[in-house]
Amino acid sequence: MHLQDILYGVSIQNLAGNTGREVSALNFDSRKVGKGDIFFAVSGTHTDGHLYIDQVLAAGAAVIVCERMPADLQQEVTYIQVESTAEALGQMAANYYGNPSSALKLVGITGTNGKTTIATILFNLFQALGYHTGLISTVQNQIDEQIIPSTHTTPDPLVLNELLRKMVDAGCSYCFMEVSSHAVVQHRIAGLEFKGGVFSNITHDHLDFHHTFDNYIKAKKAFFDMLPKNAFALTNADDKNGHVMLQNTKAQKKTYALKQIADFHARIVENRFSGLHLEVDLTDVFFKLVGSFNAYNLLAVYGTALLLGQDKLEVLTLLSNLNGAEGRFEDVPNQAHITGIVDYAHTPDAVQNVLTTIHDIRKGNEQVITVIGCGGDRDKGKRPVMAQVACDWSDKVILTSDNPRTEDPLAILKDMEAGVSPSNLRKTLIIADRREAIKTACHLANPGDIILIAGKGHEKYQEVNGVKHHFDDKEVLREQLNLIG
Ligand SMILES: CC(=O)N[C@H]1[C@@H](OP(=O)(O)OP(=O)(O)OC[C@H]2O[C@@H](n3ccc(=O)[nH]c3=O)[C@H](O)[C@@H]2O)O[C@H](CO)[C@@H](O)[C@@H]1O[C@H](C)C(=O)N[C@@H](C)C(=O)N[C@H](CCC(=O)O)C(=O)O
Ligand SMILES: Nc1ncnc2c1ncn2[C@@H]1O[C@H](COP(=O)(O)OP(=O)(O)OP(=O)(O)O)[C@@H](O)[C@H]1O
Ligand SMILES: N[C@H](CCC[C@H](N)C(=O)O)C(=O)O
Ligand SMILES: [Mg+2]
Repeated sequence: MHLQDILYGVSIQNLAGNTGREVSALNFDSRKVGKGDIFFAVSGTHTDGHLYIDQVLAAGAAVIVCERMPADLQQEVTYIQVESTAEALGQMAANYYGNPSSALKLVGITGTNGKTTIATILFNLFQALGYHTGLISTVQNQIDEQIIPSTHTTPDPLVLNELLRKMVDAGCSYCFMEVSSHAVVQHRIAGLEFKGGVFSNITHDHLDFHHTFDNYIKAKKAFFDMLPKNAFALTNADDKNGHVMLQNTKAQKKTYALKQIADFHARIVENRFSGLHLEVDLTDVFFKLVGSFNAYNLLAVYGTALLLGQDKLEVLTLLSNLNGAEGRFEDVPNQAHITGIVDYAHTPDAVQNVLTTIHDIRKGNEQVITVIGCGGDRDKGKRPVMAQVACDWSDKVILTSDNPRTEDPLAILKDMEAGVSPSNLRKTLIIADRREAIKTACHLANPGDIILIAGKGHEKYQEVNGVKHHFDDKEVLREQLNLIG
């Protein structure tokens, strides 16, 4: 492909060399660069791509996109200086793949919790409405029935645009994708054309990366700031920061809410283990999803579908039959007459929502036993709070490991334990081995009790020191419950 064509729309600060040349591929990892490639020198959290320029030139790179020009320039190489390499990478990746986002109705969903749930239900809904549809999410990426494993919530610009290209080629007219705050800050979505943006909520998470809650809010808001005039920006008006998201957007502003007047409104009539009974814009509907937090997710889906021109009654009829995403408030059937729930709650707010939901809908005074851990190499500030919330809303709590990554599991557990008040220590056990923790929870439970396994949801692995070992909460819980049943 011609370099000129890939450069379309990129603001260049300084240029050396020929821009009329052919290039083979785009690359931001020196270890993968081949002959004739463009190399993007991206400054990251661990290292800086600029340090590898000599290495990629030796490997045959033809074009260097950088933020600082190297001291000695090679004659046969083209150097392009830009203000942000990461942003240029997004724009050039979109050009390279023929701007697939503009051939789709692409809707991005952002927020601390609920992105996967909203994106997955939208995907299932639009498939049920008869459209070829794409999904980009934490659990998996999908092009109609084809499942493509996902490594990130929002992939890097090359993977992302390649996926969108495949969706267009497969005849998709819609794509629903999660937009993480990391992706906004790292410009993974630069160069994409969105038809809509949806905000779920913002609570404590990722402060290891954003440092302050204010920065975290700004990262989410930056997504709405980039939406064009012909797009819609749909926000949760009940969230304290819901309106902030729309402050500077050029897009058409829309709201959804349970507690106040909004463009899309619902009222919870009943919240049961079997599902939610809602009154949505004055129409009564039963849904399979459980918990008031899911009323927000359903309302976000409903609003999005209507803003995309779908018929209200058809949408509500189809929605009432759909399930949520894998590993989100998922019931694990068993022979022990114990209610086993696996949920991806990995923030204080999510843990509180799931446990208060269980609390509200349990029949009598069954015990609630929670097994919970926190991920390593991630926000340490949320650890004591997650433990505290788990204790406040459970009869027994077992603190255990999540994905320790490169951290010592016992050090993570110490951070969690610091949040347990002296009066709650009596009901708390610490068992670092997750399988043993789940087994113990099953032994502590009596028929009728409720066990919640929080934090890993759909994940099929436990990551320890860079190695992913097979681990599936649902599988272990089912196996242990059936052993005692
Ligand atoms: C913290 C973070 O977001 N890191 C992402 C980032 O990597 P990084 O900044 O650490 O990169 P780095 O190692 O410092 O390297 C800088 C640059 O030098 C290059 N390099 C590096 C070494 C070398 O020998 N040669 C070379 O060229 C790298 O390719 C990179 O371009 O850019 C990489 C390429 O896009 C991502 O894979 C990587 O995701 C890591 C694996 C990750 O775990 N990210 C998580 C935190 C994440 O992104 N999560 C979000 C949100 C989840 C949620 O919603 O809760 C997600 O969207 O998944
Ligand atoms: N609207 C919501 N408000 C608050 N909590 C929610 C909401 N929806 C889901 N949750 C809780 O958050 C957990 C994660 O939900 P989900 O996977 O949909 O969020 P996400 O934003 O995609 O998360 P991630 O950032 O990891 O991709 C759920 O398992 C549930 O406990
Ligand atoms: N997308 C989330 C996943 C957290 C899942 C939890 N199991 C953990 O490992 O901390 C994150 O990157 O923070
Ligand atoms: Mg997600």
